Amino acid sequence: MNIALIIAGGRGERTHQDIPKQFINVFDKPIIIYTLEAFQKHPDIDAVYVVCLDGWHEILKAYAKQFNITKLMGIVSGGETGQASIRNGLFAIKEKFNDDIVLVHDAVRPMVSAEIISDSIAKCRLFGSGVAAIPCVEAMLVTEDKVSSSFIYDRDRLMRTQTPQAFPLGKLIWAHEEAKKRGITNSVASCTLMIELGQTIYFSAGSEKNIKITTTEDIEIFKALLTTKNADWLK
Ligand SMILES: C[C@](O)(CO)[C@H](O)COP(=O)(O)O
Repeated sequence: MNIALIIAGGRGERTHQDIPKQFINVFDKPIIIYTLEAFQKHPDIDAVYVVCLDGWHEILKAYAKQFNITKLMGIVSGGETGQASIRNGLFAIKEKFNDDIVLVHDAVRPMVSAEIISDSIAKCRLFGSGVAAIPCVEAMLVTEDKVSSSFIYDRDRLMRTQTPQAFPLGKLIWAHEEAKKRGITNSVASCTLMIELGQTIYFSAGSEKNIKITTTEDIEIFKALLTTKNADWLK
């Protein structure tokens, strides 16, 4: 079984809107629903769990019903950090599932494609993890103050990670138990937590189109990408 764990616990302060960014409507549909639809439509995804901001659970349930997200099996409360939110989701999944693959995915990456989901699962089955990632095409500079730099980082040694990030459920549970023992509380992603715990992770296909909506500018990019995608479908 392959289970999608969608992380929608953030408040999204960088979009400067009253509504959390995952619930902002784009062309009359909340961003999180675009994301859920990608996993709903994928034939290899068996169940979907969402870690959701408190106060938004009933709204999410209503949207899921309206947009026919029938694979949604659970809505779980978020934690103080992204890491704690993922942990909450994993422990809810563990109550029902066992030896399965979990794809941890940001609710605000609505352009995730079927190919990206498939490759994340395939790499996880082959290598024990499938972390969507793309190469770095810009010059990369290290800075201490975001104003100046005098240090170049070799971009050929960097990959930009995205989501989904797929791991066996048992391995993720182990990582979060181990993190608790070692006092690691705020690793920025599942892949960084694994690396902090001394594990090697494996990349799967990502895409420049698999954007993370962080700012209002990203919403404009998302709209443009959706318009192109819909135009392609009409051909
Ligand atoms: C998981 C992630 O999308 C990988 O690039 C990223 O780390 C999420 O960051 P956020 O600050 O929790 O949105």
